[in-house]
Amino acid sequence: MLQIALPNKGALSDGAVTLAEEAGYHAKRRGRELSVRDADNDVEFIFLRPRDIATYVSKGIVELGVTGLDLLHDSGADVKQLMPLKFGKARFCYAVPKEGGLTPDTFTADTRIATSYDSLVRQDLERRGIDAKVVHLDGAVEISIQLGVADAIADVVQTGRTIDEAGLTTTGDPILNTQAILIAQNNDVAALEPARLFAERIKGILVAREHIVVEYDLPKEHLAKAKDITPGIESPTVSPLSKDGWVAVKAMARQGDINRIMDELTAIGAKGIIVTDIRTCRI
Ligand SMILES: Nc1ncnc2c1ncn2[C@@H]1O[C@H](COP(=O)(O)OP(=O)(O)OP(=O)(O)O)[C@@H](O)[C@H]1O
Ligand SMILES: O=P(O)(O)OC[C@H]1O[C@H](OP(=O)(O)OP(=O)(O)O)[C@H](O)[C@@H]1O
Ligand SMILES: [Mg+2]
Repeated sequence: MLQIALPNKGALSDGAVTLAEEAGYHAKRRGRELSVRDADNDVEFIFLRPRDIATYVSKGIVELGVTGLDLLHDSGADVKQLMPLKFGKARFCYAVPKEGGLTPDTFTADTRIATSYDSLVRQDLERRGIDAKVVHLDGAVEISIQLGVADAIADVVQTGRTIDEAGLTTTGDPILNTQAILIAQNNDVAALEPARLFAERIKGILVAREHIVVEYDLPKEHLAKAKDITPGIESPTVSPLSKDGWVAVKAMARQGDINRIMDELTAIGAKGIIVTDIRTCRI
């Protein structure tokens, strides 16, 4: 039975379960179960600390896993990154007191940087050629400066509310733009039929989330312009209408483009424009 590790708690937990459920798997826990079996799909979901998932996958103890890109880099585990999952997006940044003007360029060997991601930060400092001190903390990193144990922090910033409340601001470029990611031990494992199928179904959900279907009626003479506005994936479906000189057009488009597309279609005389969500798809 294919074993897939999902985060048991934290920022990535709900998103991972929702994605698996939308892809047709039974992954929802009723309580605090350590694993959930989906006998219909011959898959078992194992709920692990997100920080440990890359290690389990790299050792082949579980075939696939969902973790954060930042946690993966921090773990140093050697795994195959199958696909970014487009949730759990955040920046991993240095932050410093708002007053003080400290930047990564002014970090010195005496600068103390508090973080839960020691290895990720050490790698970044090495890249920058800075020999600063890394202070390991398990969490609540933002308060460490006020408490006198650090001069700067490196942590996950999403809305920025936590650092703002702590009187901090980000400094320098983000160390990493992170998001949830699907990983496998290596290509051989990723190619196993149940693993390949899981990845393909997840991909279908991710593509569906980012696309819509747009349908409209159009005077035939404007079809060339319409194809430029809604090129679809291969090309749009064009069907005859019973009204002479008119066609019906149907195409997939990116979710974020839809208002611009409707404006442009209206401008070339399209009528009855309908936009629908896609539940899942293969393209
Ligand atoms: N707003 C957020 N806060 C924290 N982590 C986030 C956020 N958004 C996304 N993430 C991602 O979630 C993962 C961290 O998950 P989680 O918070 O469960 O771990 P943790 O902080 O190490 O554990 P704990 O909950 O015990 O503090 C990282 O990949 C991180 O980038
Ligand atoms: O930019 P924001 O939207 O405010 O989110 C980022 C904050 O959320 C996380 O903390 P978490 O709740 O996981 O607590 P922790 O520090 O104990 O990990 C993270 O470590 C930051 O502190
Ligand atoms: Mg946390």
